[in-house]
Amino acid sequence: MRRTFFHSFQYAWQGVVYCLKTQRNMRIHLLMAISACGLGWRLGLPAGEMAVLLLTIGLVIVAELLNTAVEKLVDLTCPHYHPLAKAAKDTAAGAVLAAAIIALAVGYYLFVPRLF
Ligand SMILES: Nc1ncnc2c1ncn2[C@@H]1O[C@H](COP(=O)(O)OP(=O)(O)OP(=O)(O)O)[C@@H](O)[C@H]1O
Repeated sequence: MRRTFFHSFQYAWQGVVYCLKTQRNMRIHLLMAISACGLGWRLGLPAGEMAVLLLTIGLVIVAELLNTAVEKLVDLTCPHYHPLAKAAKDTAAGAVLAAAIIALAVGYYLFVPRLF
């Protein structure tokens, strides 16, 4: 099937919407991302620090999207218990956890000195 750039974009967007609709954590990440951007804007963070904030938000959101993809693939290919299925899901979830911890650290360094 020949696909245009627009179709590829449309499918990718459907993936993001699917993740937002089905994953509570993704909605929480998005809410926190919007709040952090709003706070950064309100505090007048310089462009470089805003860029770091946006990169960190992107890291968490990309990790959550990939985690969801791994979860769905595992559910599709291995509906029964298997230690490798567990390892795949747990490792993908670990990627989200690692990204979230980094985001907390970045948030601490960017916001705490300005707020207190
Ligand atoms: N097929 C499987 N084989 C072995 N362990 C599994 C399997 N599916 C899930 N698990 C284990 O159960 C945990 C929870 O999985 P579950 O499918 O309930 O949620 P999830 O797909 O990881 O996340 P969510 O609830 O956000 O969809 C996984 O992290 C993994 O440790």
